[in-house]
Amino acid sequence: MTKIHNLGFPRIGAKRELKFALESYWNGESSRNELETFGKQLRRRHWQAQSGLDWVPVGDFAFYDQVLDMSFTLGNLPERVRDFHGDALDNYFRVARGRSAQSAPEAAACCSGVAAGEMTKWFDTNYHYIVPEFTAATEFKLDASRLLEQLAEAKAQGIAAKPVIIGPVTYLWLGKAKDDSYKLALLPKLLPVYAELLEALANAGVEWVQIDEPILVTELDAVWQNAFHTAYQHLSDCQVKLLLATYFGQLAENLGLAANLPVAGLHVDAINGRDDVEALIAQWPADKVLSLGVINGRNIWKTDLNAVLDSLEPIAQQLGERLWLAPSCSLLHVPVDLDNEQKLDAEIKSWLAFAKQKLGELRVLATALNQGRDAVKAELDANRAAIEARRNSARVNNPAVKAALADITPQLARRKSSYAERALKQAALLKLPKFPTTTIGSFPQTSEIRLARSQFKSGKLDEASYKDAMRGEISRCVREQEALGLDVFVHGEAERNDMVEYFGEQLDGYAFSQAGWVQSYGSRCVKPPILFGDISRPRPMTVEWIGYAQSLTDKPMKGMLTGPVTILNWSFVRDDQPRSVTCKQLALAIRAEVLDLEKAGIGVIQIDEAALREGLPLRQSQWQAYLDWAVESFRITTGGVADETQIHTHMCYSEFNDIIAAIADMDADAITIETSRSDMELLDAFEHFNYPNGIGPGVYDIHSPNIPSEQHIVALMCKAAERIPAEQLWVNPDCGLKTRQWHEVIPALTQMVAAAKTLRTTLGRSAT
Ligand SMILES: Nc1nc2c(c(=O)[nH]1)N[C@@H](CNc1ccc(C(=O)N[C@@H](CCC(=O)N[C@@H](CCC(=O)N[C@@H](CCC(=O)O)C(=O)O)C(=O)O)C(=O)O)cc1)CN2
Ligand code: MET
Ligand SMILES: [Zn+2]
Repeated sequence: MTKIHNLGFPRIGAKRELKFALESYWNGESSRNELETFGKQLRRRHWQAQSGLDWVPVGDFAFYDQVLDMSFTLGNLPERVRDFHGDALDNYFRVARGRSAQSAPEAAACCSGVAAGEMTKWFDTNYHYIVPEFTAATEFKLDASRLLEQLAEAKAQGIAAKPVIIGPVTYLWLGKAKDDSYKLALLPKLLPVYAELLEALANAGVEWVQIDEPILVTELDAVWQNAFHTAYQHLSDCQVKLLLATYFGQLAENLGLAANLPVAGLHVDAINGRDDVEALIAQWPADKVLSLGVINGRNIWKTDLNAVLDSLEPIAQQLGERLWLAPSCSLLHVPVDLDNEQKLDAEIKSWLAFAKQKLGELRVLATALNQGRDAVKAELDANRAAIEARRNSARVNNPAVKAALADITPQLARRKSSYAERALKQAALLKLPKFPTTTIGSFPQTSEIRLARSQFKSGKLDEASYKDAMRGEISRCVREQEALGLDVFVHGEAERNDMVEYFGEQLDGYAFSQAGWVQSYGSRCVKPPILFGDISRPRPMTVEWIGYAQSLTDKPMKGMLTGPVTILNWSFVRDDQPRSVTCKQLALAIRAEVLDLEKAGIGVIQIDEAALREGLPLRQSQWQAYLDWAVESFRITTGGVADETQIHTHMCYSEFNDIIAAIADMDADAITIETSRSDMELLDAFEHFNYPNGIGPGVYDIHSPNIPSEQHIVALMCKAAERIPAEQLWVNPDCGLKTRQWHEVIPALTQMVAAAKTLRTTLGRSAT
């Protein structure tokens, strides 16, 4: 009998219930008790949605982040929050979100101002986790209470619980040594706590524990490989069975290592690691479970069940009881329930599966394998029909787009002149001061803006009134920038729900959901649009808004677009052609928009590529191929403009050292980056590379409500000027301001503009 299980279920709730519960608790509108009770209800609901599986994950629920949960389980709290006197959950949120001294007057002095834990991307996904912090002196101490309570809840509900934890080697790999010590040296201290945790789970009656070690799909040097031997040898005599789970990629050279560790079972990603499966089966030990992740946990397409069964049937014959099936990874990365979509085009909807539907597919596969395909004939026939309909649909294929793609020449991706020549012409036209100031695009997305949009979408507000409201926001934004004295303006992005979804909604080849929410971090969610077909731009997407904004001011208004690589990486994309092809189709659409903006008199155009780095393959050996087509796609968007048109790009969350050549190759006239939290260290890469074009190193952290001081900004810019010639420097925040409030933005930008003026009188004269 083939068994089925799940690695993790989306916890935010089908209608973002957890988001609203959290925010109401944080705002003081509900009690801790209410929040805890709500968490219980949500877990119950999610376990019920997984009924019929042989094993259901427990411990995948987190109020903020599963990595932060693990840090608490291991007693690894940052030093700065250890003296907290209040409730553990409040301390957990303090690490997650930080707390400014001003915002916590009620707390004793020792419990007030605390910096938030650093957040970073979870592998190649759009999910962000809280980075564990280590020092050489870090000690671990088990707190299994969260897991044991959730296990007891599951048990009381008759759930076949399989606790999920992050494995010790991946846990160390995900963290950061704050004192630059060697974090792997902590392994001997960490392992006894893991052993104790497994013992506690065994005592609670647990049979299987899923222990996640996704770093096995990355390139590991000998010491990290060795850490796996040490760790799993140490844990090999525990009383529970360990299912070592890997996902997001191929084991490749780590296959032998993963297959031979002393654990009771191994889960592999049979979608992204498809090429491992044959080799694994060939050498599979007689006493081990092999779990194949055959349902894609990263996208929203229906699985071709008949094709999967063709390949699984012989494997099931061979492995018998030892074969388990699951989604490729946790379903955290897909929306909860397709049944909630009322407006999705029926044809496209018939091609899709969200989390609940994916588990339904798993049940069909198990029945087909265990009882024969006839037992689920109707389901398999319907699935075949849907797969074929999608494959043959005229809506997927657009010959004109294919022809335009075939016509791409290297010329298309090349500006007419070199940066040096362009810079002279742009300077003559724009007449900007030294250290020009600008912002990254968005201004506060107020609840009035969101409410207006929500009413427009539900038909309560007509289009004309909605547009009026947005124009009102844009003109407010222009007025504020005039008053602040910024140099290059933005329109503020009021009309955009999200920088990617907004473009998806306007491009042909895209569908979008009403409630397809996916957690990005904490209570923040995104609704990735669904790219199902060849991409084209039926009409200009931003020209009216940007043109309106420009009409209100004599200052240059920066046109604001999202780049093709970022649109690709933050959408659910088709799986029937290479990503590079889809990306170039997006590039042609954005190129047309760039040219329309230029024609409308917009002289500065920013094309955001915030997700360029995130799209890097997990294995470095595949980086160059990705960077080649990603950079070319960006250059296609800009290659058609006149020398006088100034192209900006923006990237946040990026480490640049190892991709600086590709960044330079993008050849934007100016790039704005996030640097304030790293104290300008991220500029090292640009300095060593002698990066020739304009750079705006972010001068303050927009994730924090704190207001930066003029002196602090001047000091940061002086640091920047030690690395980069002053005439190349711009002054701007780290990222867009959409998550901030106006009362935070105005004082912060006031300080920034004052700092730029000071810099002009001090550094400005000596610099040239
Ligand atoms: N796609 C994408 N990925 C990204 C980022 C990004 O900006 N976009 N940034 C980074 C992550 N940072 C993020 C920062 C903020 C939010 C964010 O604020 N998300 C919003 C949702 C944004 C959105 O789509 N809003 C819609 C829907 C608004 C809404 O909730 N409306 C209410 C009613 C209005 C109200 O009362 O507020 C409803 O429909 O019920 C809109 O503006 O139209 C949220 O979680 O709250 C998400 C990610 C990395 N990945
Ligand atoms: N232009 C966008 C903004 O300002 C860029 C955001 S990058 C995540 O919000
Ligand atoms: Zn950004």
